[in-house]
Amino acid sequence: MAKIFQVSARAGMTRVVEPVARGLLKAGVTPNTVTVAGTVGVLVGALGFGARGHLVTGALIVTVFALTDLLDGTMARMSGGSTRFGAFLDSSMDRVADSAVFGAVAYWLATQGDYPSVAAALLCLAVGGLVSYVKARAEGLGMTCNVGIAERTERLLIVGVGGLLTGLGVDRALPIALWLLAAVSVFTVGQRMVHVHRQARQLEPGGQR
Ligand SMILES: CCCCCCCC/C=C\CCCCCCCC(=O)OC[C@H](COP(=O)(O)OP(=O)(O)OC[C@H]1O[C@@H](n2ccc(N)nc2=O)[C@H](O)[C@@H]1O)OC(=O)CCCCCCC/C=C\CCCCCCCC
Ligand SMILES: O=P([O-])([O-])O[C@@H]1[C@@H](O)[C@H](O)[C@@H](O)[C@H](O)[C@@H]1O
Ligand SMILES: [Mg+2]
Ligand SMILES: [Mg+2]
Repeated sequence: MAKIFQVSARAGMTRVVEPVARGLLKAGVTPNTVTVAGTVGVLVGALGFGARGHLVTGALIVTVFALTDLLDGTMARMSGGSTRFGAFLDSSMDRVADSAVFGAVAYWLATQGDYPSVAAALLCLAVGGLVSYVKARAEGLGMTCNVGIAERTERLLIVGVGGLLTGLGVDRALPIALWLLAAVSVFTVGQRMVHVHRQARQLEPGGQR
């Protein structure tokens, strides 16, 4: 379900992203520059606006710059220049951006005295990082881990919708979104563990351990 959403959303975005990618390449901009600039933009939106309680502006800025995560890979593929360092930089910068988003949300909730929701935001930060780590570790060991109901796009959408609604006056939307996200993130870690366990058993000499 999450995969179907991502694949169709990506296909829809392609029409917008490809002409922008072509223009940037023509202007001599590299995919790595876009990766870093997109992360700086997310930091500004999250820390400069979201953390200070400007949730709607923060969410909009974060959305625009988070979407450059589609642009960098598209540029790399178009120019035939996908690189190992680019892939490493892309994933590493995603962790920086995610930390800024959830750190900003936790900070703002702390300024409001809503400590249970601060705990939820910190849980999302920690478990979201674990979701990505499990995949990166599995891939580093030569396996695949392309599964789970709450991959990065879904995680950002859930916190984004919660932040946007709370910014528009629906007070409990962000806390509810955070607890929901913490739950689906834990579930995703479980899905990935099971998936990797199955593959690892097949790969061990003699199989089935
Ligand atoms: C405003 C509040 C939100 C409410 C409404 C939300 C509206 C949002 C509008 C549209 C959302 C549409 C969703 C988009 C779906 C995209 C689906 C998808 O496929 O996503 C995957 C992408 C890309 O991931 P990845 O980086 O893995 O792929 P790449 O194509 O880049 O390929 C990687 C390979 O490319 C090579 N490479 C890469 C870089 C490089 N420099 N060199 C290279 O060689 C290399 O081979 C790599 O391996 O993921 C995304 O696009 C992320 C999507 C983020 C979705 C944003 C939605 C955000 C919503 C809200 C966030 C707000 C939070 C604010 C919180 C409150 C305030 C603090
Ligand atoms: O693992 P996850 O966070 O759900 O999803 C994401 C991967 O699908 C993506 O390829 C990578 O660039 C991101 O950094 C992130 O790891
Ligand atoms: Mg990317
Ligand atoms: Mg990425």
